[in-house]
Amino acid sequence: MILFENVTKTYPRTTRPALDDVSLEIPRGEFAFVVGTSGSGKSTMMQLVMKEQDATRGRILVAGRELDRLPERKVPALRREIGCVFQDFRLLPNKTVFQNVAYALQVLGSSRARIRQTVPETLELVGLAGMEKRLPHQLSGGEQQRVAIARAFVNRPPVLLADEPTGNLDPDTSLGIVQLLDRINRTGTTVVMATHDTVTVNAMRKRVVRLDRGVLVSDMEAGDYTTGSIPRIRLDDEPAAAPRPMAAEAPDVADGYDDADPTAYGESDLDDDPDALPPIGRDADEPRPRGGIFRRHKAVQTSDR
Ligand SMILES: Nc1ncnc2c1ncn2[C@@H]1O[C@H](COP(=O)(O)OP(=O)(O)OP(=O)(O)O)[C@@H](O)[C@H]1O
Repeated sequence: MILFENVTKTYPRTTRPALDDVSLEIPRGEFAFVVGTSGSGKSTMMQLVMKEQDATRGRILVAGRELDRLPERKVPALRREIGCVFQDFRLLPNKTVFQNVAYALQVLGSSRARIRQTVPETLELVGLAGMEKRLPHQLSGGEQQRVAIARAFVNRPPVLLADEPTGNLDPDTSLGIVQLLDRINRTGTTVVMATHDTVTVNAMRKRVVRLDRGVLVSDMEAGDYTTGSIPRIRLDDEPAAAPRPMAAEAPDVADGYDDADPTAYGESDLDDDPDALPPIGRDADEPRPRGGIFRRHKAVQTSDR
């Protein structure tokens, strides 16, 4: 799903690479934390996956696309397959919860019926049923982040990137947000979360990739947020899991939101239509399919960084 091969990123007018010869595979359906101190390269890694930045050297594959060969006109299609969540929520302040989430489908050209079905379904998934008509300032930070997650997930992207999504939240709220990302992961979406949040990383026991000054210094399945020496692992050659269908193809559209009427897509004026998205898959309480993902890793050496 996401593959970095010897990726180096050096920003213009800097001497030290932000990412230095990083090789990493995040298989389809995995949940991975990317941890490291400020400036270690976490956001750079996310931006490379989104093709908001280009690698200086190395090869990056995302959802079957080789990014250094991806023409500019195909970047919007790549980004439709990647939901993004940020520390600062980035909600549209004058739009309701429903409208914020609906916009993500609107820019993809979804029908009103599809929006009417999928938005409430997604708001229910993130725990915001009944809050559709509120504005962002009428929500807590944790609720605002849930709206942002609903917006990122409403078109069921195969990949969800979360860059410090709990950075503005208290510990209990943070744990709820990460548990929500875990629930989304259990529907089959690959989740990558960059974070400083020791408590939530340690609570989740997921894969933990650690960067130190741009270098990938450790990679642990069911890991914790540690600053000491920890086992470093690499992937073996086991075949990848069966492919998961991509998000429905839609016409290329500009990134971000358009400036259409903010009152559009009130629930009353949406018609029934058979092209609704499929229902959300497995529930959080159901067991996670094994599929060999974690078996694809093995410890090979100990990092001394
Ligand atoms: N646009 C840019 N131009 C030049 N240098 C940059 C740019 N973006 C990031 N850097 C540098 O690259 C390095 C990695 O930054 P990055 O933002 O990826 O780290 P991070 O781990 O996400 O940090 P934080 O946790 O503080 O967000 C830092 O030294 C930073 O100063």
